[in-house]
Amino acid sequence: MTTPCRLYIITPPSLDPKPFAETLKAALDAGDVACLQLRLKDVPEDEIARAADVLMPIAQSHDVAFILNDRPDLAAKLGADGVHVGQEDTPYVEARRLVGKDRIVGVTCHNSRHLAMEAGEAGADYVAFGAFYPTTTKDPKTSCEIEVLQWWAEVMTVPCVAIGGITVENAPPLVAAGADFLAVSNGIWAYKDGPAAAVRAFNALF
Ligand SMILES: Cc1ncc(COP(=O)(O)OP(=O)(O)O)c(N)n1
Ligand SMILES: Cc1ncsc1CCOP(=O)(O)O
Ligand SMILES: [Mg+2]
Repeated sequence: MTTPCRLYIITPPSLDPKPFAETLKAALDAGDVACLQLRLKDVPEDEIARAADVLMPIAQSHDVAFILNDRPDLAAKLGADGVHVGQEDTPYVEARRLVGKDRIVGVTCHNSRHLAMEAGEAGADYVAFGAFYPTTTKDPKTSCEIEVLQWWAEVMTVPCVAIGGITVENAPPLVAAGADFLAVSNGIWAYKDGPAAAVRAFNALF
């Protein structure tokens, strides 16, 4: 039996925690969300910690796993539910050592079946493929064909995340191909009817 695809929300690239908390609450109240990733690039650790202090309790009180981007050390220190690491970040084995066996560790695998098999065999909780569509949130290193998701879903049991430029409008082929999670930033925060409506619309697709 296949499990339905779920939403993995990534925070906007910059945010002011207090006002953003209200937007986040409304979004998480609107429907099922599996994970929230705090992704603040090139900001000091204390700013990440301040944002986590405000946003993590909101995620966790909605049963949404709070994932920190890039920083396994800080994920463990702050009590996050997990960490996401890329190929140029802390390697998986070291990230796992830092966060322990009970936290989630996800790994960017770009468009590479090989990287994904390596990460899955090493013990990653999920592998992330992308970018599937053009995005302004990041200059992605690779673009990924939807067939990779289909192949992964047929052959592997480790969950896969699709990322990159995903919107309510372009998501259906990714869902049909077997993505376990859709990781979405701009497609949530810039949705025409607002983030809560985006969460409802994504859930309606699943
Ligand atoms: C769920 C998810 N997938 C991929 C990424 C990208 O990680 P990375 O390649 O390390 O790039 P940055 O996000 O750190 O710029 C992600 N963050 N989350
Ligand atoms: C972090 C990341 N990694 C590959 S694409 C991307 C950006 C995701 O954000 P958006 O959903 O706005 O394209
Ligand atoms: Mg990274």
